Amino acid sequence: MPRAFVRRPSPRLAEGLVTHVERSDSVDAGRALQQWEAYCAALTTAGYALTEVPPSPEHPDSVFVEDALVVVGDLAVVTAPGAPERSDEVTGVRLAAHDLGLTVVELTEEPALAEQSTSAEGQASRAGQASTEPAHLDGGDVLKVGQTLYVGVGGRTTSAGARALDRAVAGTGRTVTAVPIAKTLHLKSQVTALPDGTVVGYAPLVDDVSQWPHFLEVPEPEGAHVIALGEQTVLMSDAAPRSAQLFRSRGLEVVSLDVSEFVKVEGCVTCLSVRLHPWD
Ligand SMILES: CN(C)C(=N)NCCC[C@H](N)C(=O)O
Repeated sequence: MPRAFVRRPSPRLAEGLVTHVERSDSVDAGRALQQWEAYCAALTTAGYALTEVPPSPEHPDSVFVEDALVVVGDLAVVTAPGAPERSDEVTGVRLAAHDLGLTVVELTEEPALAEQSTSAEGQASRAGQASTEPAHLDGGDVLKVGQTLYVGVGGRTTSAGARALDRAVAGTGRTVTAVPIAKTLHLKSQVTALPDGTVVGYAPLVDDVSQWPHFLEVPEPEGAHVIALGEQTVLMSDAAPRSAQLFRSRGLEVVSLDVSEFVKVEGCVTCLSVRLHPWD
């Protein structure tokens, strides 16, 4: 049975970080809670068992639990959030992953230069790396498509963070491909994937459309954010009806939800859960 981690929104959601959008003075925490409950109900209806991470009211952005954990099979990689205000969010998420019996691993910093290869080739490759760069990684920057983990680098996630994820998932059969991003907060703010692996995005907000082998342009910014709930179903915002119609025309069933309060602090449907699938 698929499972999802979720985390109840903080009453301080309105204080959440904003980077690429204007600060809104209309974030309604009560409405956010109702939207979150509807989101959880939609996951349950789709067959997901929910694991609720204990809330962290002192962290306005803690509802965006996706940023704290990347799960591959039964390996749970605790992230190193790029925003210092969010770094403590991982504590409760780490514990929840551990309590669920997942194999919990941390991101490690770059191996010291001295421990790396002393070959000329090794020295040449090291020259191009910022070895002192801290390893930061937000889960919102990790897009899984098949066996590839695309990692958006340039916003919250550093190149060292992408390499640290690569080391963490070594042995799982997954490979990490770093993609530069500048136009949005996270990679998954600009592109997500349909169940068949087609990458969807709103072209004006995608840094480089040509880098995606199978790309489908959607007509609305909110249409770029989907969660695959199974082979035939996606969950998305109800603010993108034309994109929903496009997905339906491809044979998909669409579950649409109001997530307006989360969008005001730069969130979307993907950020509100970490999904674990038996087939992953
Ligand atoms: C895919 N997305 C967008 C995410 N995974 N996270 C959104 C985090 C928003 C929060 N206010 C922040 O700035 O961190």
